[in-house]
Amino acid sequence: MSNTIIELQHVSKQYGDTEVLKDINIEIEQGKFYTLLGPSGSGKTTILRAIAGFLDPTKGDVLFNGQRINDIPANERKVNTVFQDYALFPHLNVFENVAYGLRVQKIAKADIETRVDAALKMVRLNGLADREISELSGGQQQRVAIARAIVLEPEVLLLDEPLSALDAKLRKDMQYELRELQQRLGITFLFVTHDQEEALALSDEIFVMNDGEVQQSGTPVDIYDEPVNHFVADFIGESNIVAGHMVQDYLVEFNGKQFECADAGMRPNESVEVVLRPEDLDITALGGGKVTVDVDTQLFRGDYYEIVAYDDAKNEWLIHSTNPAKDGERVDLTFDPEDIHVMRLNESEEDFDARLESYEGE
Ligand SMILES: Nc1ncnc2c1ncn2[C@@H]1O[C@H](COP(=O)(O)OP(=O)(O)OP(=O)(O)O)[C@@H](O)[C@H]1O
Repeated sequence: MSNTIIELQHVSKQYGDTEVLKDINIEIEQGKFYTLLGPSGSGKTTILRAIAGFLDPTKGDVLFNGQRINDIPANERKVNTVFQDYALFPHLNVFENVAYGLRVQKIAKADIETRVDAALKMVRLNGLADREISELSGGQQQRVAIARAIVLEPEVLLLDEPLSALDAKLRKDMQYELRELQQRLGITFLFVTHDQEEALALSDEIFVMNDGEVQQSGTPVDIYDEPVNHFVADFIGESNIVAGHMVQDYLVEFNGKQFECADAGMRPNESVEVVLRPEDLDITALGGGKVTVDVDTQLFRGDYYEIVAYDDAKNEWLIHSTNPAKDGERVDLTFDPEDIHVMRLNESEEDFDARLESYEGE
């Protein structure tokens, strides 16, 4: 049986001449933590709004438990949104903010009390029910906003950059809390962020967005290890992206040399891009490695040295090395065949998945 709770089928949204969502097809399963990740203006909030019922797609369907909900008003959808600015009522105390939605639904007074208490306990705010909103810290306000949404027992919680107003330390604490809360509640979270580290840390599945399109969807590990294109490789984590061509299956040429790799299914001689993550590179004495570079700068980062170096073609290389180097020193880079990730130019996610399937497990 399918666990799909929300599905977007060929959803587009146009404002005037601008298409801000282009043929979005996503499936969201029950009980998982999903993230829409992408730069500002990529369409993340527009997707949330289409699911919440705050805007009509120009084309396409939004499905909830298999039923088309395009025409169902926002207040009848089984989703709730936690907004970036929390949108709390400043004149109501914590309890009344959380109780608000239940009062609108005309729930019995005794039930309201039980449910608000339970929601406040869930976000660890029991004891602060009588506080005014202005007397709360940013993190506490954030928790009130979450309590106000979960008290309505939505099947899906939409969270639009809910941590962006918090300082770095509190943001990290709240990341742990959010992840833990999602697991405890077992409801589906769809979280929006432009912070790739946050997305990698929190999510079961990520949709990487750019320019109104989903570039890639998958687990954080899939997206990090097997980026489908230049945008994803560049946006998620740090990457060295080098132009090259495929000699044959499992053999790629870049930097004037041929290297064994774990990729296949391209045309012989096809132009490709090669991704090497900084943490997969190390330095060794000249003659002992695979690519020769001149060290430009080096920073000690505690558990590794961050080195910037240039090869003879003046390509920049970022290396997280366990060994220190000297400025201006000429060294070799070492890496393993499985650390080379080869990308076709302009390959769709569908074609990429099909190609991977055709040779993986051979
Ligand atoms: N009501 C509107 N009228 C016209 N254009 C809009 C409207 N709402 C959004 N847009 C445009 O749609 C695009 C996508 O916006 P959206 O808010 O979904 O992006 P986002 O990825 O959530 O960005 P951010 O991280 O900055 O919130 C942007 O270019 C935005 O300017």
